[in-house]
Amino acid sequence: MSNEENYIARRDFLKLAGVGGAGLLIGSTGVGGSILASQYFAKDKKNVKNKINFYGKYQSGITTDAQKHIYFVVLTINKMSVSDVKKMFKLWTNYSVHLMNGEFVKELGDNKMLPSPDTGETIGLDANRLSLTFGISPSFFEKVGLNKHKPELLKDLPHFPKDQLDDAYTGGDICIQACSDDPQVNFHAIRNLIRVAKGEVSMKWSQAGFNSYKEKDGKIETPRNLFSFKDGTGNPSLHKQSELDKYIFIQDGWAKNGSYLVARRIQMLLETWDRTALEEQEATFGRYRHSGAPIGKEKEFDTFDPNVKDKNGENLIEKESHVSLAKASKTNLLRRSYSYSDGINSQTGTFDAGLLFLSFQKSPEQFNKIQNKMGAVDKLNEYITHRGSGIFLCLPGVQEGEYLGETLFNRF
Ligand SMILES: C=CC1=C(C)c2cc3[nH]c(cc4nc(cc5[nH]c(cc1n2)c(C)c5CCC(=O)O)C(CCC(=O)O)=C4C)c(C)c3C=C
Ligand SMILES: [Fe+2]
Repeated sequence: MSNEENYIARRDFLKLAGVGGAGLLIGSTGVGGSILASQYFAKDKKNVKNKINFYGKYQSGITTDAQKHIYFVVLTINKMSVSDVKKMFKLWTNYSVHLMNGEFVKELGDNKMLPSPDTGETIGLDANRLSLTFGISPSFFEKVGLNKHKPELLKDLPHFPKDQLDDAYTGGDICIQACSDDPQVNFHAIRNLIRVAKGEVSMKWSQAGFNSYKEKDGKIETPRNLFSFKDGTGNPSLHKQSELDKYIFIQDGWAKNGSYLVARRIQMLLETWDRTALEEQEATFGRYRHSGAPIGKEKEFDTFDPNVKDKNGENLIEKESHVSLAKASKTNLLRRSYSYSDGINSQTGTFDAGLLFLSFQKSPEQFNKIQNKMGAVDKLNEYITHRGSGIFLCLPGVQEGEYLGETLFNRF
Protein backbone atom coordinates (compact mmCIF):
# COMPACT_ATOMS: atom_id res chain seq x y z
CA MET A 1 0.00 0.00 0.00
CA SER A 2 1.30 3.44 -0.91
CA ASN A 3 2.46 6.12 1.49
CA GLU A 4 -0.61 8.08 0.56
CA GLU A 5 -2.89 5.35 1.87
CA ASN A 6 -0.90 5.12 5.08
CA TYR A 7 -1.19 8.88 5.32
CA ILE A 8 -4.93 8.62 4.80
CA ALA A 9 -5.08 5.95 7.45
CA ARG A 10 -3.16 8.22 9.80
CA ARG A 11 -5.63 11.03 9.21
CA ASP A 12 -8.45 8.58 9.90
CA PHE A 13 -6.69 7.66 13.09
CA LEU A 14 -6.25 11.29 14.15
CA LYS A 15 -9.83 12.15 13.33
CA LEU A 16 -11.27 9.16 15.12
CA ALA A 17 -9.09 9.75 18.15
CA GLY A 18 -10.38 13.32 18.35
CA VAL A 19 -13.28 14.96 20.09
CA GLY A 20 -16.30 12.71 20.41
CA GLY A 21 -14.24 9.50 20.52
CA ALA A 22 -16.23 7.90 17.71
CA GLY A 23 -13.82 5.00 17.47
CA LEU A 24 -12.67 2.05 19.48
CA LEU A 25 -8.99 1.37 20.07
CA ILE A 26 -7.86 -2.13 19.26
CA GLY A 27 -4.55 -3.71 20.20
CA SER A 28 -1.49 -4.01 18.00
CA THR A 29 -1.89 -6.62 15.29
CA GLY A 30 1.81 -6.65 14.60
CA VAL A 31 1.79 -4.84 11.25
CA GLY A 32 5.34 -3.52 11.42
CA GLY A 33 5.57 0.23 11.91
CA SER A 34 2.23 1.10 10.34
CA ILE A 35 -0.18 3.43 12.02
CA LEU A 36 -2.73 0.76 11.20
CA ALA A 37 -1.10 -1.44 13.81
CA SER A 38 -3.22 0.35 16.38
CA GLN A 39 -6.25 1.62 14.58
CA TYR A 40 -9.52 3.00 15.71
CA PHE A 41 -12.49 1.55 13.91
CA ALA A 42 -15.57 3.69 13.53
CA LYS A 43 -18.76 2.58 15.28
CA ASP A 44 -22.32 2.23 14.11
CA LYS A 45 -24.25 5.35 15.10
CA LYS A 46 -27.37 4.91 17.16
CA ASN A 47 -30.73 6.52 16.36
CA VAL A 48 -29.78 7.46 12.81
CA LYS A 49 -32.50 7.65 10.16
CA ASN A 50 -32.63 4.86 7.55
CA LYS A 51 -29.54 3.16 8.92
CA ILE A 52 -28.49 -0.46 8.76
CA ASN A 53 -25.74 -1.61 11.11
CA PHE A 54 -22.37 -2.57 9.68
CA TYR A 55 -21.38 -4.77 12.64
CA GLY A 56 -23.15 -8.06 13.26
CA LYS A 57 -23.03 -11.84 13.06
CA TYR A 58 -23.49 -11.69 9.28
CA GLN A 59 -22.45 -9.02 6.81
CA SER A 60 -25.22 -6.62 5.84
CA GLY A 61 -26.90 -7.07 2.46
CA ILE A 62 -27.64 -10.78 2.79
CA THR A 63 -30.59 -11.09 5.17
CA THR A 64 -31.21 -7.32 5.08
CA ASP A 65 -34.68 -6.51 3.67
CA ALA A 66 -33.86 -5.86 0.03
CA GLN A 67 -33.51 -2.20 -0.91
CA LYS A 68 -34.63 -0.55 -4.14
CA HIS A 69 -31.24 -0.21 -5.83
CA ILE A 70 -27.98 -2.06 -6.20
CA TYR A 71 -24.54 -1.20 -7.50
CA PHE A 72 -22.49 -4.37 -7.79
CA VAL A 73 -18.83 -4.16 -8.70
CA VAL A 74 -16.16 -6.78 -9.31
CA LEU A 75 -12.51 -5.83 -8.86
CA THR A 76 -9.23 -7.40 -9.82
CA ILE A 77 -6.17 -6.98 -7.66
CA ASN A 78 -2.53 -6.77 -8.53
CA LYS A 79 -0.31 -9.25 -6.78
CA MET A 80 -0.65 -8.10 -3.14
CA SER A 81 0.98 -9.13 0.11
CA VAL A 82 -1.30 -10.33 2.88
CA SER A 83 -0.19 -7.32 4.90
CA ASP A 84 -1.34 -4.91 2.18
CA VAL A 85 -4.62 -6.78 1.80
CA LYS A 86 -5.12 -6.51 5.53
CA LYS A 87 -4.58 -2.75 5.40
CA MET A 88 -7.01 -2.40 2.54
CA PHE A 89 -9.74 -4.33 4.36
CA LYS A 90 -9.12 -2.30 7.52
CA LEU A 91 -9.61 0.91 5.57
CA TRP A 92 -12.71 -0.55 3.93
CA THR A 93 -14.06 -1.50 7.36
CA ASN A 94 -13.76 2.08 8.58
CA TYR A 95 -15.08 3.58 5.38
CA SER A 96 -18.03 1.17 5.33
CA VAL A 97 -19.10 2.08 8.86
CA HIS A 98 -19.02 5.78 7.96
CA LEU A 99 -20.89 5.25 4.70
CA MET A 100 -23.56 3.10 6.38
CA ASN A 101 -23.91 5.79 9.08
CA GLY A 102 -24.81 8.16 6.24
CA GLU A 103 -21.51 10.02 6.71
CA PHE A 104 -18.74 10.94 4.31
CA VAL A 105 -15.71 8.67 4.44
CA LYS A 106 -13.83 11.75 5.66
CA GLU A 107 -14.83 15.31 6.42
CA LEU A 108 -15.34 17.11 3.13
CA GLY A 109 -12.99 19.94 4.16
CA ASP A 110 -12.78 23.34 2.52
CA ASN A 111 -9.18 23.47 1.30
CA LYS A 112 -9.62 24.62 -2.27
CA MET A 113 -6.03 23.63 -3.08
CA LEU A 114 -6.66 19.90 -2.46
CA PRO A 115 -8.92 17.24 -3.93
CA SER A 116 -11.91 16.64 -1.68
CA PRO A 117 -11.25 13.77 0.78
CA ASP A 118 -14.75 12.43 0.00
CA THR A 119 -16.16 12.80 -3.50
CA GLY A 120 -19.25 14.45 -1.97
CA GLU A 121 -22.17 13.55 -4.23
CA THR A 122 -24.26 12.51 -1.20
CA ILE A 123 -24.32 15.99 0.35
CA GLY A 124 -27.75 16.31 1.99
CA LEU A 125 -28.66 12.61 1.63
CA ASP A 126 -29.07 10.19 4.55
CA ALA A 127 -27.86 6.57 4.67
CA ASN A 128 -30.90 5.37 2.67
CA ARG A 129 -30.55 1.88 4.28
CA LEU A 130 -27.15 1.38 2.64
CA SER A 131 -25.69 -2.09 3.07
CA LEU A 132 -22.21 -3.14 1.92
CA THR A 133 -21.21 -6.74 1.31
CA PHE A 134 -17.67 -7.85 0.49
CA GLY A 135 -16.70 -11.14 -1.14
CA ILE A 136 -13.50 -12.80 -2.37
CA SER A 137 -13.12 -15.28 -5.23
CA PRO A 138 -10.89 -18.34 -5.82
CA SER A 139 -8.41 -16.19 -7.80
CA PHE A 140 -8.08 -13.81 -4.83
CA PHE A 141 -6.59 -16.61 -2.71
CA GLU A 142 -4.21 -17.48 -5.52
CA LYS A 143 -2.98 -13.90 -6.03
CA VAL A 144 -2.47 -13.21 -2.33
CA GLY A 145 -0.76 -16.55 -1.73
CA LEU A 146 -3.45 -17.80 0.63
CA ASN A 147 -4.37 -20.92 -1.32
CA LYS A 148 -3.93 -23.22 1.63
CA HIS A 149 -6.70 -21.36 3.46
CA LYS A 150 -9.11 -21.40 0.52
CA PRO A 151 -12.20 -23.40 1.55
CA GLU A 152 -12.49 -26.54 -0.57
CA LEU A 153 -15.97 -25.52 -1.71
CA LEU A 154 -14.73 -22.24 -3.23
CA LYS A 155 -14.05 -23.22 -6.86
CA ASP A 156 -14.81 -21.60 -10.18
CA LEU A 157 -18.29 -22.52 -11.33
CA PRO A 158 -18.46 -25.29 -13.95
CA HIS A 159 -19.69 -24.61 -17.48
CA PHE A 160 -23.49 -24.99 -17.63
CA PRO A 161 -25.55 -25.96 -20.67
CA LYS A 162 -26.62 -22.84 -22.61
CA ASP A 163 -24.04 -20.56 -20.95
CA GLN A 164 -22.94 -17.76 -23.28
CA LEU A 165 -20.59 -15.98 -20.91
CA ASP A 166 -18.84 -12.81 -21.95
CA ASP A 167 -15.42 -12.20 -20.44
CA ALA A 168 -16.41 -8.56 -19.89
CA TYR A 169 -18.90 -9.72 -17.20
CA THR A 170 -17.13 -12.74 -15.79
CA GLY A 171 -14.56 -13.53 -13.10
CA GLY A 172 -12.67 -11.07 -10.88
CA ASP A 173 -11.07 -11.25 -7.42
CA ILE A 174 -13.23 -9.16 -5.07
CA CYS A 175 -16.88 -8.16 -5.23
CA ILE A 176 -18.57 -5.32 -3.40
CA GLN A 177 -22.35 -5.21 -3.32
CA ALA A 178 -23.84 -1.82 -2.38
CA CYS A 179 -27.61 -1.80 -1.89
CA SER A 180 -29.72 1.13 -0.73
CA ASP A 181 -32.88 3.02 -1.55
CA ASP A 182 -30.97 5.62 -3.56
CA PRO A 183 -28.81 4.90 -6.63
CA GLN A 184 -26.47 7.83 -5.94
CA VAL A 185 -25.81 6.61 -2.38
CA ASN A 186 -24.71 3.25 -3.81
CA PHE A 187 -22.51 4.79 -6.47
CA HIS A 188 -20.91 7.15 -3.95
CA ALA A 189 -20.10 4.26 -1.61
CA ILE A 190 -18.47 2.13 -4.31
CA ARG A 191 -16.63 5.09 -5.82
CA ASN A 192 -15.05 6.07 -2.51
CA LEU A 193 -14.18 2.49 -1.53
CA ILE A 194 -12.37 2.05 -4.84
CA ARG A 195 -10.77 5.47 -4.65
CA VAL A 196 -8.99 4.69 -1.38
CA ALA A 197 -7.63 1.44 -2.81
CA LYS A 198 -6.42 3.06 -6.03
CA GLY A 199 -3.27 1.41 -7.33
CA GLU A 200 -4.16 -1.88 -5.61
CA VAL A 201 -7.44 -2.69 -7.35
CA SER A 202 -8.86 -2.24 -10.85
CA MET A 203 -12.48 -2.42 -11.88
CA LYS A 204 -13.37 -5.53 -13.89
CA TRP A 205 -17.14 -5.33 -14.26
CA SER A 206 -20.09 -3.70 -12.60
CA GLN A 207 -23.84 -3.75 -12.81
CA ALA A 208 -26.45 -1.38 -11.45
CA GLY A 209 -29.96 -2.69 -10.83
CA PHE A 210 -33.36 -1.88 -9.39
CA ASN A 211 -36.46 -3.39 -7.78
CA SER A 212 -39.84 -1.79 -7.16
CA TYR A 213 -41.80 -2.49 -4.00
CA LYS A 214 -45.48 -2.17 -3.31
CA GLU A 215 -46.92 -2.09 0.17
CA LYS A 216 -50.19 -3.85 0.90
CA ASP A 217 -51.80 -4.08 4.37
CA GLY A 218 -48.57 -2.82 5.97
CA LYS A 219 -46.51 -5.55 4.28
CA ILE A 220 -44.02 -5.19 1.44
CA GLU A 221 -45.05 -7.41 -1.46
CA THR A 222 -42.61 -9.63 -3.38
CA PRO A 223 -41.10 -7.47 -6.18
CA ARG A 224 -41.71 -8.29 -9.84
CA ASN A 225 -39.00 -8.98 -12.41
CA LEU A 226 -39.04 -7.61 -15.99
CA PHE A 227 -41.19 -10.60 -17.08
CA SER A 228 -43.79 -9.18 -14.63
CA PHE A 229 -43.74 -12.21 -12.31
CA LYS A 230 -43.20 -12.03 -8.57
CA ASP A 231 -39.59 -13.03 -7.95
CA GLY A 232 -38.47 -14.32 -4.55
CA THR A 233 -41.59 -16.14 -3.31
CA GLY A 234 -39.87 -19.50 -2.78
CA ASN A 235 -36.92 -18.10 -0.80
CA PRO A 236 -36.02 -19.64 2.57
CA SER A 237 -37.62 -17.81 5.49
CA LEU A 238 -35.22 -15.19 6.83
CA HIS A 239 -37.04 -15.22 10.17
CA LYS A 240 -36.11 -18.82 10.93
CA GLN A 241 -32.58 -19.43 12.19
CA SER A 242 -32.94 -23.07 11.12
CA GLU A 243 -33.39 -21.98 7.47
CA LEU A 244 -30.42 -19.58 7.64
CA ASP A 245 -28.28 -22.42 8.98
CA LYS A 246 -29.62 -24.97 6.51
CA TYR A 247 -29.34 -22.93 3.32
CA ILE A 248 -27.44 -19.68 3.64
CA PHE A 249 -24.58 -19.41 6.12
CA ILE A 250 -21.35 -21.39 6.43
CA GLN A 251 -21.35 -23.25 9.75
CA ASP A 252 -17.67 -23.81 10.54
CA GLY A 253 -14.04 -22.86 9.94
CA TRP A 254 -12.63 -19.34 9.58
CA ALA A 255 -15.48 -18.49 7.14
CA LYS A 256 -18.21 -19.34 9.70
CA ASN A 257 -21.19 -16.98 9.24
CA GLY A 258 -19.97 -16.09 5.76
CA SER A 259 -21.90 -17.15 2.65
CA TYR A 260 -21.13 -18.09 -0.95
CA LEU A 261 -22.47 -15.62 -3.48
CA VAL A 262 -23.22 -16.57 -7.08
CA ALA A 263 -23.66 -13.58 -9.39
CA ARG A 264 -25.08 -14.14 -12.89
CA ARG A 265 -25.82 -11.38 -15.36
CA ILE A 266 -28.78 -12.89 -17.20
CA GLN A 267 -30.14 -11.18 -20.27
CA MET A 268 -33.92 -11.50 -20.61
CA LEU A 269 -35.23 -11.54 -24.18
CA LEU A 270 -38.06 -9.11 -23.56
CA GLU A 271 -39.16 -8.90 -27.20
CA THR A 272 -39.63 -12.70 -27.41
CA TRP A 273 -41.41 -12.75 -24.05
CA ASP A 274 -43.74 -9.94 -25.09
CA ARG A 275 -44.86 -11.98 -28.13
CA THR A 276 -45.74 -14.95 -25.91
CA ALA A 277 -49.31 -15.65 -24.75
CA LEU A 278 -49.96 -15.19 -21.03
CA GLU A 279 -50.97 -18.85 -20.63
CA GLU A 280 -47.59 -19.96 -21.98
CA GLN A 281 -45.76 -17.42 -19.81
CA GLU A 282 -47.50 -18.84 -16.73
CA ALA A 283 -46.73 -22.40 -17.87
CA THR A 284 -43.06 -21.36 -18.12
CA PHE A 285 -42.87 -20.63 -14.41
CA GLY A 286 -45.68 -22.88 -13.14
CA ARG A 287 -47.18 -19.86 -11.37
CA TYR A 288 -49.85 -17.27 -12.19
CA ARG A 289 -48.60 -13.82 -13.18
CA HIS A 290 -51.02 -11.70 -11.19
CA SER A 291 -51.14 -13.44 -7.81
CA GLY A 292 -47.85 -15.35 -8.00
CA ALA A 293 -49.80 -18.42 -6.79
CA PRO A 294 -48.77 -21.89 -7.99
CA ILE A 295 -50.93 -23.02 -10.94
CA GLY A 296 -53.99 -24.76 -9.53
CA LYS A 297 -53.79 -22.79 -6.26
CA GLU A 298 -55.06 -19.40 -5.11
CA LYS A 299 -52.50 -17.55 -3.05
CA GLU A 300 -48.84 -16.65 -3.57
CA PHE A 301 -47.56 -18.68 -0.62
CA ASP A 302 -49.77 -21.76 -1.14
CA THR A 303 -47.69 -24.92 -1.41
CA PHE A 304 -46.35 -25.58 -4.90
CA ASP A 305 -47.46 -29.06 -5.96
CA PRO A 306 -45.76 -30.06 -9.24
CA ASN A 307 -48.20 -32.99 -9.59
CA VAL A 308 -51.42 -31.04 -9.17
CA LYS A 309 -54.13 -32.38 -11.57
CA ASP A 310 -57.16 -30.86 -13.26
CA LYS A 311 -60.60 -32.49 -12.94
CA ASN A 312 -59.78 -34.92 -15.76
CA GLY A 313 -56.68 -36.11 -13.96
CA GLU A 314 -54.29 -34.27 -16.32
CA ASN A 315 -51.17 -32.57 -14.96
CA LEU A 316 -51.69 -28.83 -14.61
CA ILE A 317 -48.00 -27.98 -14.36
CA GLU A 318 -45.37 -29.00 -16.89
CA LYS A 319 -42.36 -30.93 -15.57
CA GLU A 320 -40.08 -28.51 -17.45
CA SER A 321 -41.54 -25.42 -15.79
CA HIS A 322 -38.91 -23.32 -14.02
CA VAL A 323 -40.28 -23.85 -10.51
CA SER A 324 -40.97 -27.60 -10.98
CA LEU A 325 -37.32 -28.08 -11.96
CA ALA A 326 -36.08 -25.96 -9.05
CA LYS A 327 -38.23 -28.05 -6.68
CA ALA A 328 -36.95 -31.29 -8.24
CA SER A 329 -33.40 -30.29 -7.27
CA LYS A 330 -34.44 -30.81 -3.62
CA THR A 331 -32.39 -27.86 -2.44
CA ASN A 332 -32.82 -24.12 -2.17
CA LEU A 333 -30.85 -20.87 -1.88
CA LEU A 334 -31.51 -17.23 -1.06
CA ARG A 335 -32.18 -15.18 -4.20
CA ARG A 336 -31.62 -11.43 -3.81
CA SER A 337 -31.68 -10.40 -7.45
CA TYR A 338 -32.19 -7.03 -9.16
CA SER A 339 -33.47 -6.10 -12.60
CA TYR A 340 -31.16 -4.19 -14.90
CA SER A 341 -31.64 -2.15 -18.02
CA ASP A 342 -28.50 -1.06 -19.89
CA GLY A 343 -29.78 0.63 -23.03
CA ILE A 344 -29.94 -1.36 -26.24
CA ASN A 345 -27.86 -3.90 -28.05
CA SER A 346 -26.83 -1.86 -31.08
CA GLN A 347 -26.34 -4.97 -33.25
CA THR A 348 -29.85 -6.31 -32.75
CA GLY A 349 -31.72 -3.14 -31.79
CA THR A 350 -33.18 -4.98 -28.80
CA PHE A 351 -33.12 -4.12 -25.10
CA ASP A 352 -30.04 -5.08 -23.12
CA ALA A 353 -32.10 -5.80 -20.02
CA GLY A 354 -32.45 -8.65 -17.59
CA LEU A 355 -31.71 -9.88 -14.13
CA LEU A 356 -28.61 -9.48 -12.02
CA PHE A 357 -29.24 -12.85 -10.39
CA LEU A 358 -27.62 -12.95 -6.95
CA SER A 359 -27.92 -16.01 -4.75
CA PHE A 360 -26.45 -16.61 -1.30
CA GLN A 361 -25.88 -20.17 -0.17
CA LYS A 362 -23.80 -22.10 2.34
CA SER A 363 -22.34 -24.18 -0.49
CA PRO A 364 -21.96 -23.37 -4.21
CA GLU A 365 -23.21 -26.94 -4.80
CA GLN A 366 -26.74 -25.71 -4.09
CA PHE A 367 -26.56 -23.36 -7.09
CA ASN A 368 -24.83 -25.99 -9.26
CA LYS A 369 -27.48 -28.59 -8.46
CA ILE A 370 -30.38 -26.28 -9.35
CA GLN A 371 -28.71 -24.87 -12.45
CA ASN A 372 -27.86 -28.38 -13.69
CA LYS A 373 -31.43 -29.51 -13.11
CA MET A 374 -32.65 -26.59 -15.21
CA GLY A 375 -29.87 -27.36 -17.68
CA ALA A 376 -31.08 -27.47 -21.25
CA VAL A 377 -34.71 -28.30 -20.42
CA ASP A 378 -36.04 -25.34 -18.40
CA LYS A 379 -38.92 -23.71 -20.32
CA LEU A 380 -37.44 -20.38 -19.24
CA ASN A 381 -34.28 -21.00 -21.31
CA GLU A 382 -36.08 -19.86 -24.46
CA TYR A 383 -36.32 -16.37 -22.98
CA ILE A 384 -32.99 -15.87 -21.16
CA THR A 385 -29.24 -16.00 -21.80
CA HIS A 386 -26.58 -16.16 -19.08
CA ARG A 387 -23.98 -13.53 -20.08
CA GLY A 388 -21.91 -12.96 -16.94
CA SER A 389 -20.83 -14.96 -13.91
CA GLY A 390 -18.93 -14.81 -10.65
CA ILE A 391 -18.50 -16.86 -7.49
CA PHE A 392 -17.41 -15.23 -4.24
CA LEU A 393 -17.07 -16.08 -0.62
CA CYS A 394 -18.79 -13.29 1.33
CA LEU A 395 -16.73 -12.77 4.46
CA PRO A 396 -18.17 -13.45 7.92
CA GLY A 397 -19.90 -10.63 9.76
CA VAL A 398 -17.66 -8.25 11.69
CA GLN A 399 -17.85 -7.58 15.44
CA GLU A 400 -17.13 -4.10 16.83
CA GLY A 401 -13.36 -3.60 17.11
CA GLU A 402 -12.66 -6.17 14.39
CA TYR A 403 -12.24 -5.69 10.66
CA LEU A 404 -13.50 -7.36 7.49
CA GLY A 405 -11.82 -10.70 6.89
CA GLU A 406 -10.04 -10.69 10.26
CA THR A 407 -10.61 -14.42 10.86
CA LEU A 408 -8.67 -15.12 7.64
CA PHE A 409 -6.03 -12.38 7.59
CA ASN A 410 -5.17 -12.49 11.27
CA ARG A 411 -3.39 -15.79 10.79
CA PHE A 412 -0.52 -13.75 9.35
C1 LIG B 1 -29.86 -21.71 -10.51
C2 LIG B 1 -30.69 -20.93 -9.93
C3 LIG B 1 -31.68 -20.03 -10.61
C4 LIG B 1 -31.52 -19.19 -11.70
C5 LIG B 1 -30.28 -18.97 -12.52
C6 LIG B 1 -32.78 -18.55 -11.91
C7 LIG B 1 -33.07 -17.61 -12.91
C8 LIG B 1 -34.27 -16.93 -13.05
N1 LIG B 1 -35.42 -17.09 -12.33
C9 LIG B 1 -36.39 -16.23 -12.77
C10 LIG B 1 -37.69 -16.10 -12.26
C11 LIG B 1 -38.26 -16.87 -11.25
N2 LIG B 1 -37.64 -17.84 -10.51
C12 LIG B 1 -38.54 -18.38 -9.61
C13 LIG B 1 -38.28 -19.36 -8.68
C14 LIG B 1 -37.02 -19.93 -8.44
N3 LIG B 1 -35.88 -19.79 -9.18
C15 LIG B 1 -34.86 -20.50 -8.60
C16 LIG B 1 -33.56 -20.58 -9.06
C17 LIG B 1 -33.02 -19.90 -10.15
N4 LIG B 1 -33.64 -19.02 -10.96
C18 LIG B 1 -35.38 -21.12 -7.43
C19 LIG B 1 -34.56 -21.97 -6.48
C20 LIG B 1 -36.72 -20.77 -7.32
C21 LIG B 1 -37.66 -21.16 -6.19
C22 LIG B 1 -38.25 -22.49 -6.35
C23 LIG B 1 -39.09 -22.84 -5.16
O1 LIG B 1 -38.61 -23.65 -4.34
O2 LIG B 1 -40.21 -22.35 -5.03
C24 LIG B 1 -39.80 -17.75 -9.81
C25 LIG B 1 -41.10 -18.08 -9.07
C26 LIG B 1 -41.32 -17.24 -7.85
C27 LIG B 1 -40.22 -17.36 -6.84
O3 LIG B 1 -40.15 -18.30 -6.06
O4 LIG B 1 -39.37 -16.48 -6.85
C28 LIG B 1 -39.65 -16.80 -10.81
C29 LIG B 1 -40.68 -15.85 -11.35
C30 LIG B 1 -35.81 -15.48 -13.83
C31 LIG B 1 -36.57 -14.41 -14.61
C32 LIG B 1 -34.53 -15.91 -14.01
C33 LIG B 1 -33.50 -15.46 -14.97
C34 LIG B 1 -33.51 -14.32 -15.61
FE1 LIG C 1 -35.69 -18.56 -10.88
